[in-house]
Amino acid sequence: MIRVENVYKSYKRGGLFSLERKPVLKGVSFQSPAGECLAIVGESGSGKSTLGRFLIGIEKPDRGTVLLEGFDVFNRKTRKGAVSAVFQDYKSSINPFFTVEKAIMEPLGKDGSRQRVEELLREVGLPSSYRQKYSHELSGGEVQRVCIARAMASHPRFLLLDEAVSSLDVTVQLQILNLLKRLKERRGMGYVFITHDIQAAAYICDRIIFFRDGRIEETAETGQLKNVRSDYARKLLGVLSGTAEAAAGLEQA
Ligand SMILES: Nc1ncnc2c1ncn2[C@@H]1O[C@H](COP(=O)(O)OP(=O)(O)OP(=O)(O)O)[C@@H](O)[C@H]1O
Repeated sequence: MIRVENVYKSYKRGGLFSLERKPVLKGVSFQSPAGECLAIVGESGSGKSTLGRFLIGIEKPDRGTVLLEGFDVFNRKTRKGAVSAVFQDYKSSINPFFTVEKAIMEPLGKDGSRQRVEELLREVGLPSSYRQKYSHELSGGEVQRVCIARAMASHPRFLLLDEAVSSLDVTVQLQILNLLKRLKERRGMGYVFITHDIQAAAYICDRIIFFRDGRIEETAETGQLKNVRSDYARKLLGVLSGTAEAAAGLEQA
């Protein structure tokens, strides 16, 4: 269970001597039970990635807390091995001088073994011969699979996916979304899936948070998307799916 309680954040705006601050998160609270796939969808600049960094404890909010199983995720002991993340910029998230094997073993430390790497590669649909390859020898979709394998290596209880499929082409996106769906079913692991792509969110997630200007505008179960009330959620659904009928059809995806 991940619980976000009344989180606020502002960043300094303007030059070196400016005292002006821009509020980015304005009192965000929600919880996600273990094993849930929760999407955070919203316009660019609405604060999704900032919230994501708090969820994995790499940055601290000005106010409020993020708790994983009741413990503060900003505490290194809480998050060690328990939280993992995959980001959009997959090309730079693997050290170019590392083989696939070394990249996957990195978070495992002494517990890493060739057998474990092979198991993880199999789970993400890559042949074991890929162990010896370097990231520049792989396609974008393959590198993202390696990133997912690495993120899962420590058996995390919680995985953050921040625009993790956005820069892949549509067919590869679908393959990765199907992989995430399978892994969720097999491992019962929870995700937070940050995206501006409502179709992708509806395809793999149980619930969607519509995020706007540092606040939660509305939350909806994926099966209830046609009943969203706010204009903002309707706009996001409408803009991306074209017609109201298509928006309603998303729930069957
Ligand atoms: N470390 C930082 N220092 C200063 N400003 C920041 C910092 N991180 C984020 N911001 C600002 O906070 C706002 C929200 O950014 P954030 O990346 O969280 O939004 P987002 O919803 O993820 O956007 P996108 O979909 O474009 O990635 C932006 O105006 C951004 O410039």
